[in-house]
Amino acid sequence: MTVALIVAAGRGHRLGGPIPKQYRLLDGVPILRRTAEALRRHASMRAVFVVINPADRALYDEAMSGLGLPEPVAGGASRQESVRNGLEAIASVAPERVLIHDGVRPFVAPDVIGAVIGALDRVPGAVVGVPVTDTLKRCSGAIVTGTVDRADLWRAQTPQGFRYDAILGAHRLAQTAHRGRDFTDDCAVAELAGLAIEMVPGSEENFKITTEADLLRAEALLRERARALAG
Ligand SMILES: Nc1ccn([C@@H]2O[C@H](COP(=O)(O)OP(=O)(O)OP(=O)(O)O)[C@@H](O)[C@H]2O)c(=O)n1
Ligand SMILES: C[C@](O)(CO)[C@H](O)COP(=O)(O)O
Repeated sequence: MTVALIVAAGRGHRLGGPIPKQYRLLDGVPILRRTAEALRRHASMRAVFVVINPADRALYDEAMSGLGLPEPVAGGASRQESVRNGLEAIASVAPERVLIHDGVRPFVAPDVIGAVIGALDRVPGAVVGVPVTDTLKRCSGAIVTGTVDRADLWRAQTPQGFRYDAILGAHRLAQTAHRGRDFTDDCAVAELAGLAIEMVPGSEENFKITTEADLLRAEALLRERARALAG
């Protein structure tokens, strides 16, 4: 059994605005609803669980009305803590596989979801990413101090999929043996636990809505898709 765990307990500081970004509307539909629907419509997805900030419960109920999702899980002060809370909360479901996904990546494609699930037949972890195509510079303030070799470098996205028991154990290890360290994605937690992880090619369209520019980009992408459908 494969389930999705969507993390949506953040505050969206880099975007700002009147409400946390996951509840902002994209062409009239909340971003988080779009994300949940993208995962839920995949034939291999048995259930979708969402991790939220309890202070957002009214926003969540309005945004997700009619989807019939399970009770949301209370997130934590970091993405890592929110994921761990979500993993612990679904232990009774005992899924074989879990795809952990950012609530603000609404354009995840079904073929990418399928590729992550398929990879889990081979390895305990799979991360979606895109190769780095720009030259990377390291800076000290505004001064360039070096160039980072971009060979074999990828920009990680989500979903990041795992065999459930393996990633639950990895998060528990990070919480005990590596307490205080903040890992910005679950792949890093899995690496620390020594899990073999496969990189699955993603897409530039599977971007994370982080800033105002991303929100404008998302609106433009929807308009472009609507025009393509209209022919
Ligand atoms: N304590 C947190 C922090 C983040 N997230 C989720 O992790 C995903 C990726 O995080 P990010 O894009 O950084 O979202 P925010 O933390 O809300 O953004 P910011 O850093 O700008 O405040 C988002 O869906 C966010 O809601 C979470 O569930 N719990
Ligand atoms: C998980 C992630 O989206 C992979 O690129 C990224 O690490 C999230 O970082 P954020 O700072 O929590 O947005």
